[in-house]
Order: sequence, then structure tokens, then C-alpha cells
Amino acid sequence: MTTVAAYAAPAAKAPLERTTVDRRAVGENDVLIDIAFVGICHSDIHQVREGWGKAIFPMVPGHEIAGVVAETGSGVTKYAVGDRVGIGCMVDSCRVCVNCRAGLEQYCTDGPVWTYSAVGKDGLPTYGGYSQKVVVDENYVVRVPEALPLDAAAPLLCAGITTYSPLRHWNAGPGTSVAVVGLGGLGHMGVKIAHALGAEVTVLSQSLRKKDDGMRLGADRYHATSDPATFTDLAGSLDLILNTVSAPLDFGAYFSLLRTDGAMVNLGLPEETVAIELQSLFGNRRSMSSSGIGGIAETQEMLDFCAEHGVAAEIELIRADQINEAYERVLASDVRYRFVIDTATI
Ligand SMILES: NC(=O)c1ccc[n+]([C@@H]2O[C@H](COP(=O)([O-])OP(=O)(O)OC[C@H]3O[C@@H](n4cnc5c(N)ncnc54)[C@H](O)[C@@H]3O)[C@@H](O)[C@H]2O)c1
Ligand SMILES: [Zn+2]
Repeated sequence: MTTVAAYAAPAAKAPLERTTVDRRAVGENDVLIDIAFVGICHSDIHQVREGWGKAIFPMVPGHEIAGVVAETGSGVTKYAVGDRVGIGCMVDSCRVCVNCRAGLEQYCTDGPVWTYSAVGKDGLPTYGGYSQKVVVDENYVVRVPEALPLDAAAPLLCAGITTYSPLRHWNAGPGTSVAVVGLGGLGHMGVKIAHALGAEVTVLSQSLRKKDDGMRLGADRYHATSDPATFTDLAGSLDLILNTVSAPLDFGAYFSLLRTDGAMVNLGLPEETVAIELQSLFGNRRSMSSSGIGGIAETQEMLDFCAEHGVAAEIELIRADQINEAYERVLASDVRYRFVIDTATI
């Protein structure tokens, strides 16, 4: 057991404060990782506030973890001390179900062991990356390519894979027209990755405030959803819409932008139940779907793709004592485009 410094919410909705947590001893297949950087995902905020239902406290959030291997168990074969690595939203899964065997560990039929607010196979609560070290089974660790700086790579472990996976699944590429709704942490990665895949990219944002950024990130078109003309100009023109908004939308209006057989994939996970009008789907065999992060092998594929295409997150590096303020700024849509905590300041 190692005791490490961390930032935790002691109870639901409470501000995060400095504390310590225990990490298990390094087991045969484990690696001990010195965490260098960790991103702040909007999911951290939903969970600290118990917006998705009951959570486990104290909670150390953080599932966009980048660091360096500091120690390896005797049976570890994939990693060595000094390797640059990442951890995302899961640290284990059953490994035998149909989804785990298909490389879709995020859909493990037993439920994956989430990086925090869960109980690990060792029976101990899991604590996330707002801390200085973590012990994880090597099979749930990915390699961060040398071409990617660790700080800008951290958000790829959630925001990157969450947008890459559906873009690949729905075949975004040359000749396809993709829209990204919401230009936040996920949204800005969606724009960069869709552009790198060769798709034509449209940003649908509340206003034109971030238009210059959007075009620089790789968008071909940028429209304000507050302007009703957007919905007539783009009607029936899109193959795929990635919705990254953390709040409910008027879904019917967005369905009308899809071509026949187009799909709207909801990545945002609002805390409220949402209603949809099926009439706006049936006319053109449109579909509405969702997608959760990505499997371990696909996360590695995404990191290699990003390294090859020079894609990483646009980040604002903060100290640990700025976490609570950063949460407020995320809630106020005041982030360009991901806060990343320098864990040396914990
Ligand atoms: N599906 C998954 O696997 C997965 C993974 C990570 C995050 N998420 C979820 O995705 C959502 C976005 O996460 P993020 O980290 O990118 O958050 P973020 O706060 O960085 O971005 C959210 C974006 O939505 C916009 N927005 C907020 N309220 C809006 C409204 N009412 N109308 C229009 N736009 C609005 C914001 O301006 C911002 O651009 C969250 O709900 C998060 O929990 C899902
Ligand atoms: Zn996340």
C-alpha cells in the first residue's frame, strides 16, 4: 500500500480539497504510474454533484490521466519503468464476456470497473487521477506516443476516444459531412479528429463567439444554433451529428439536419431525462444513437492516429488549488478547451 496526495470531494456537491488516498501494493500484472497531468472532464463534475445518481465519496475524480511508469509487477510484459502511458475511464472489466472479447470493454456485461466512484476487483474503492500516483493492471494502460506532449495528450484518454470511436464506427471520412454540436472539451476534439479523418466538418454552437477557433481547429463551416436560419440552411445535409452538449437539446430540430439514413450520436450525458419526437426520425430512416468512450485497443489506435496527424487537445494548464474555480468555468462554458491539472501542484 502507498499513500499518495490527492484532491477529493468529501461529499456530493462539496468543493474538492487536498487529502491523501491509499493505492494498493503493485501486484504481479500491475504498473505504478507517476501521474503527470490529468484533464477535467465534464463527467467529473456531473459525478461530484451526483447528477447521474448515487456516487461513492470521498471521490477523487479524473479519468484523463497521463504519466510515466515508475514500477512494474513481476508479470508485466507490455511496459517498463520510464514508459509514457495513459489511463482513461476504466481500470478493469470481466475480460470474458462477449463485449470484452470483442475489445469493447467499455460495454462489459458485468460493467467495467470505472477509474473512480467504483469498487475494484481488490474490493477497494477506486480513486481517479487528481492524485500523484495510481496502480493499474497493465491491460488497462495505453502507451502515449513520443510525438504527443503528455499534458495535451491527457484529454485524449476521454475526450479523444469518446469522439474518435463514433467517428470511426459511423465511417466519417472523405465524402461524409459531419457536424459537431457544442465546442467544449469533447467538441473540439471531435472537430480535430473528424477533420484529420478527412470529413467535411460543421460546428453547431450556441453563438459565433468561438468561430475563429473552430475554423482553426479544422471546421469547414460554423453555424450558430441560436440563428433559426441555421436549421433551414443545413436541412437534410448531414451524414452524422456528434452531440457533445452536456444539457438537453431540441432533438427534433437536429434530426431535420440529417440526410436519409443519417445518424445523430449523443455523447453528452445530461442529468435530466429527455423527450424526443419520433416523427422527425421516421421520415428519412434517420437514427438516434449514443456511444460510450472506446475499448482499450481502440484507445491505443486513437493515440497513434493523433500522433501521426499532429492532433492533441488545446489545454489550459492549472494548479490543483484552481480545480473548484475551473469547475465553475466549465459550467459557465468558459474553457478553451480543456483544463488540465499539473499534478506536481497537488
Ligand atoms: N459518451 C461518453 O462516453 C462521454 C465521455 C465524456 C463525456 N461525456 C459527456 O459529454 C458531455 C460534454 O463533456 P465535455 O467534457 O466536453 O463538456 P464541456 O463542458 O467541455 O462541453 C460542453 C459543451 O456544451 C455546451 N453547452 C452547455 N450547455 C448547453 C446548452 N444548454 N445548449 C447548447 N450548448 C450547451 C457548452 O458551451 C460546451 O461547449 C458531458 O455531459 C459529459 O458527461 C460523455
Ligand atoms: Zn470524461
